[in-house]
Amino acid sequence: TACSSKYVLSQIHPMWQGPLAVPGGDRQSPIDIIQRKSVFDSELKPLVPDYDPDTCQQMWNNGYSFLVEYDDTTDKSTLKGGPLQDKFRLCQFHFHWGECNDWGSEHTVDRRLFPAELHLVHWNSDKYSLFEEAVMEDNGLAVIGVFLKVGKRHEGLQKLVDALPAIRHKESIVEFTRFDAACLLPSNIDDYWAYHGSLTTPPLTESVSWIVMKQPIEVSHDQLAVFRSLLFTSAEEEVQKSMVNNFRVQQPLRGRTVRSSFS
Ligand SMILES: NS(=O)(=O)c1ccc(NC(=O)CN2C(=O)C=CC2=O)cc1
Ligand SMILES: [Zn+2]
Repeated sequence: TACSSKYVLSQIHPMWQGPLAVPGGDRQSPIDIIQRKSVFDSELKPLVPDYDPDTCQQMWNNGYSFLVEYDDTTDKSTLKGGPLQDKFRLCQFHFHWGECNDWGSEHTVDRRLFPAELHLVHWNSDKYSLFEEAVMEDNGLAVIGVFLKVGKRHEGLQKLVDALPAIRHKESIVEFTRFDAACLLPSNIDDYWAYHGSLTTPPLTESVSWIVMKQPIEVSHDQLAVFRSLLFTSAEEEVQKSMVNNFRVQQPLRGRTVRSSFS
């Protein structure tokens, strides 16, 4: 397969041929994080995620990825600290992955690709009252990115993996409750990179404070294989397409500085 011959990434067609760059966009995501060019910032505080598993509601296949959605009508599952000035509410998390373990992440570190990347999506509830409002503002969203690498089985992830067959097709949804999103964070959440960027799928709005964790989490080969059993297509479509390579091509840094919380 393409994977075994270390294919040049440009041969891989990301999930959608949407706008590769947003006209006039000078803070697009994802990017390559060049460690030696990141700037240590001693003002960056520890991150304070405070997630209530009871706010977990459902899991669904939106035709790009699968999302685990949280009740974000109150400040029950929040994120503060780190580079953030305000309190942010968790609304959903999802993943991006490849057709094999050689690639799949959206961000890279010194060009190193990971087989997958988790995004925990939050919106600024101090300043806005709905995600849809916050998504249009430059301090509206905060997304925590966590790299996945192949290793030992992730016990917390297994509950989510077991529910995936129920949402194989686009638009399918299943009840998914009492899941503690914090179990997907690495043991060390004090070491991260922070930069201003955008959503990596439409509407690509430049409203995201990105917080990319240095320490990856480990998941098993078999757990990742179940991600690849999902489909981009709905049950009615005659040609079924595997949900793989659902990552965006990397975007120019345009003079942005990536800060690091560690020296
Ligand atoms: N990949 S990413 O940059 O973390 C990324 C993160 C988020 C979204 N979009 C949304 O969250 C869309 N959305 C709404 O507008 C309301 C609920 C919802 O899921 C797109 C991309
Ligand atoms: Zn994402």
